Amino acid sequence: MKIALLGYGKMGKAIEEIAVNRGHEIVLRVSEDIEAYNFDGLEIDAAIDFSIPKAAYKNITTAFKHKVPVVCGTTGWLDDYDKATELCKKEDTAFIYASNFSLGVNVFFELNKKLAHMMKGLDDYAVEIEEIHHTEKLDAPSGTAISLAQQIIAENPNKKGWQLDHADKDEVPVYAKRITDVPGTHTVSYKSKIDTIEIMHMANSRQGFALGAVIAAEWIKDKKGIFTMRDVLSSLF
Ligand SMILES: NC(=O)C1=CN([C@@H]2O[C@H](COP(=O)(O)OP(=O)(O)OC[C@H]3O[C@@H](n4cnc5c(N)ncnc54)[C@H](O)[C@@H]3O)[C@@H](O)[C@H]2O)C=CC1
Ligand SMILES: O=C(O)C1=N[C@H](C(=O)O)C[C@H](O)C1
Repeated sequence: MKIALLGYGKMGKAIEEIAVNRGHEIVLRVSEDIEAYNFDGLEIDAAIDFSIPKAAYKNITTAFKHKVPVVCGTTGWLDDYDKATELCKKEDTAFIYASNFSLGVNVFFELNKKLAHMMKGLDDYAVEIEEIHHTEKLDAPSGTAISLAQQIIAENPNKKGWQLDHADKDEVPVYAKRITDVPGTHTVSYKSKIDTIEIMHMANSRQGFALGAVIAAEWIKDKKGIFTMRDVLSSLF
């Protein structure tokens, strides 16, 4: 496959290594200093965007206008998600956004939904989410923590939304910590006076995120439509 990397930082480089090891070719690398890139004259099977929140929408829509399917892992740009999916449909191409591409986190998401379903009537337990990431991260809370909160809210009619750092009784509090070099740790806790129930996912490196993104690109290559990582991993769930 011929892949364009939109964003060539920590994740772009991790993705390149895995993609090349799986026999793919990187035909374009876009970073901060190459804002005026275009796809003209390039044959591209899929674009993979791991850039920054303010660049993601432009990167994604540039690819769509060239009928190139996009895998997007950039977080913190989702106010423009609906506009992006509309353009994807109009251009008759394909899109996957995932707050987290790692297989482990996608298993963790399923556990989170199941646990939220079991806990929804147990009012003595207070739910909270904690995420820990490296100090260069631009957004807080993480996209993964937002996905976890949305999954809990979808299961529990007593929860109407989430808040960073504090929350009313009908909200899920999300705490974001920044510690040097942490690739990404997420914990969902249910605390009562009697005990605490906790599930946690800790990434040991960026390899899982990068491998998932390359697998998603291989999967989406000849498809049309809007997909999620659950579609890619449908044989598991
Ligand atoms: N969904 C997932 O599984 C994961 C998502 N992420 C997300 O991916 C994004 C990137 O993460 P990292 O690689 O760690 O960040 P990074 O800071 O190491 O890399 C960001 C890249 O974006 C480039 N960039 C900056 N302005 C740009 C512009 N205008 N156009 C194109 N590129 C531009 C930078 O030059 C750099 O190459 C973040 O939003 C992060 O939250 C990170 C890991 C996993
Ligand atoms: O910025 C990161 O590094 C990560 N971002 C994603 C997020 O915001 O959830 C995924 C992962 O935890 C690493």
